Amino acid sequence: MEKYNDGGCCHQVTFIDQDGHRKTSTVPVVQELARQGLTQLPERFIRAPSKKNPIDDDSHSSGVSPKALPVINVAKLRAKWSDPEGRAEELAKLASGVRDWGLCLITEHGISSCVLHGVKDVVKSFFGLSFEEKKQTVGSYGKIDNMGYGRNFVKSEDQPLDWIDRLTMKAAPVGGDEGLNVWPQKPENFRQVTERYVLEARKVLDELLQALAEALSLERNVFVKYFDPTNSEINVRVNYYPPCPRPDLAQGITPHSDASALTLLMQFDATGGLQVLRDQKWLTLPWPTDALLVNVGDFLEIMSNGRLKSPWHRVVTQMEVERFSVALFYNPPSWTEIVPEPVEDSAGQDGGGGFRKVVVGDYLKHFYEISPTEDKQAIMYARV
Ligand SMILES: O=C(O)CCC(=O)C(=O)O
Ligand SMILES: [Fe+2]
Repeated sequence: MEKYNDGGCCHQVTFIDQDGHRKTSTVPVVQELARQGLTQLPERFIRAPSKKNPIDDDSHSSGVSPKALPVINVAKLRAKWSDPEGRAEELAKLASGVRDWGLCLITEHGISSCVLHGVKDVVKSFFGLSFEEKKQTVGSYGKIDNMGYGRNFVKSEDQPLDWIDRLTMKAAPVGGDEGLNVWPQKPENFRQVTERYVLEARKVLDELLQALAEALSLERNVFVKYFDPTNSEINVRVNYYPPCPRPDLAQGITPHSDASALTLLMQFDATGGLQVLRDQKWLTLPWPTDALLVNVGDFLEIMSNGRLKSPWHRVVTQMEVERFSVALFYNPPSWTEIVPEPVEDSAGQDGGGGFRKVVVGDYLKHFYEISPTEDKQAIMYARV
């Protein structure tokens, strides 16, 4: 086995083990490993493929024609008076597409390319810093789950690690980070640029929540009513996937659904990492770099009483390619009680039903306690 040297560059992680004990461990910084130009994968990253989760499934990229993935023109959804017919068509596409996939690509959303490029620039500038500079400029916290630079989804000492470095910030509510230094101080404009994006993205997410309700023939505000401008939560997570020596053995992000209502994703520098499980096959999404992607999270599955389903997805690594994504997780305030929209008795399994009311904070606690799981288990908590 090729020796690697982590050069003392480690992330500290804190986790609760299976016996309920609080443990602290260290994990190597993937970016630093990749910089060494390894030809083999360090053992801690080797994932034994299981039947449920084959890593290198040749069938994964076949069978998805870009046309099959719904692409929603948000400007058309806004054209209530100027083009009601075009809008109705777009709503129908949204309903069938998101019912089918749990996600869609969005175009003409109105978030300026200047704002999007700004995010890309500050993210790349942060990851361009040395490890020491990164550590100096932002904290990494066990206190607030998943915040700061470098925390991974680590649950035990012997679990295979994802080939990823992360930076997570609480962008809303204001003060939700409890005053900790979760925003990088370098580059200086990191926070300002990201908050501008969050502000614009939030408008689009609210509009999509309304459009989705309408598309499902529900009252327009049934989803958006759970959000309020002051207390709703937005976490921003930057995912950095450095080039990987053995994409056949490592994973970028282990399979999961998102503990959000909606997730808005942008990616840059490369495409081709995100996969979704459909009919027991992992499919690489035909997601062009300049489009944004929206996916249903577990809370929207519960709100919609299963009419919409959060997709089970993962990220694969690539050999000579580095890829970034920025995920924005949009959630109601943690004390909110979500009451699933009733379905008619005759609706049956596919039409939805079978969910009970849950409090957002309780579900999040459960989700993070049991994740990662082999399949979509966390949401069973919200089942009747
Ligand atoms: O990198 C991606 O495309 C997806 C990231 C993701 O699934 C997540 O951050 O929850
Ligand atoms: Fe995700």
